[in-house]
Amino acid sequence: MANEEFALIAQLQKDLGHVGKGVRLGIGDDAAWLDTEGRTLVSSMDTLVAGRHFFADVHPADLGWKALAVNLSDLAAMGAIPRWCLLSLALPPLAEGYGQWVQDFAAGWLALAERADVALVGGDTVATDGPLTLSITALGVVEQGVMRRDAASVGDLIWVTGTLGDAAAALDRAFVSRGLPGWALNCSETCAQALENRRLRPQPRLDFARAAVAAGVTCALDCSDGFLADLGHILQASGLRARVDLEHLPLSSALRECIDSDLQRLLRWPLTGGDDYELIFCAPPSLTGTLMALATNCALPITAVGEVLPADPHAAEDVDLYWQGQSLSLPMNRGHQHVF
Ligand SMILES: Nc1ncnc2c1ncn2[C@@H]1O[C@H](COP(=O)(O)OP(=O)(O)OP(=O)(O)O)[C@@H](O)[C@H]1O
Ligand SMILES: Cc1ncc(C[n+]2csc(CCOP(=O)(O)O)c2C)c(N)n1
Ligand SMILES: [Mg+2]
Repeated sequence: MANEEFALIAQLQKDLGHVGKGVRLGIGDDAAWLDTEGRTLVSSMDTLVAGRHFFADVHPADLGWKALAVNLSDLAAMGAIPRWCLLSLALPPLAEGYGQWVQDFAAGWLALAERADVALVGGDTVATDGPLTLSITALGVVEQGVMRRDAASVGDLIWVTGTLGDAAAALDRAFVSRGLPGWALNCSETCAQALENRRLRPQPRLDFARAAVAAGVTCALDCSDGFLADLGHILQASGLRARVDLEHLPLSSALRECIDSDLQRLLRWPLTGGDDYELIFCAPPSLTGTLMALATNCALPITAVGEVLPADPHAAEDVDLYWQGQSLSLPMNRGHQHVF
């Protein structure tokens, strides 16, 4: 049954528009009216397109979670506290209409929104002849400063939260299972499911980020395109280089089983695969004890994977990569990049 725009918006308001902090006017007027209570505002936007960021047959609950998670991850990377979101939906025709779809999408979204205390305060809903496309604006506040890409310093350690590469390995498995080109996984069904869960339900590292910025960390971003590509953004913005030890990249036990010490798989999944939504941050060694204690408090492992080096006009690459004591040349593909 086809839905009409205003019926769909009314359903979105009912299923998703719960009360939030500082919302003077939420869904229903020409714009939202929000109270930042004297704090400064941090804003970010990310778009997800069917066929590019997710498979068109994704369960809407998984899509609801992931669409919100990748946006909250950008706020986490700044050290901001999420408050509000705006959601733009461009929906292709669907024979059975979007009633059940919105209900399921809302369930996945709310599972994370309630945990993160973030309210949907507006958006836009349109029909499209193209693929299903979602665009989310995430708004948050900061108490003191933010973590920036251009704030790395020579001698900083390079840290990563959680583990890298699970989602990328799961994506390869999903491609192969759909008869598309990809690398097959060599692991048990239990491991494959653990990896798939990382692909579908990334966890924005909000609590650790907030603690880290309060502890004086000034340089971070979130890892969405791939560790090497995203570290490159920090190095370029900061005008510096780095040394990275491939064997220090943190791997889940499931991914370790799939990689089985194979260099090509290490390069493909944890180093360049992307879709991780972990934080990469740089901090002076003097903060190591504090950071380890914060990580323990958040029950989130953090791992030092390298060190920031001075700029070198003679160096061909921005990263010196080592594996088992050997210097490695960087892979051609450093991570995900849209091509137009
Ligand atoms: N169309 C655009 N108009 C204005 N600013 C843009 C546009 N596209 C990107 N930017 C800005 O460029 C910067 C880098 O964007 P980018 O999308 O690469 O980062 P990101 O959102 O952290 O990464 P990812 O999209 O992989 O999660 C951000 O400040 C972003 O706001
Ligand atoms: C169906 C399907 N194909 C490919 C990928 C991989 N992928 C797409 S975008 C992206 C980086 C972040 O995107 P952006 O820079 O747009 O935020 C990655 C790793 C996927 N998740 N699903
Ligand atoms: Mg972006």
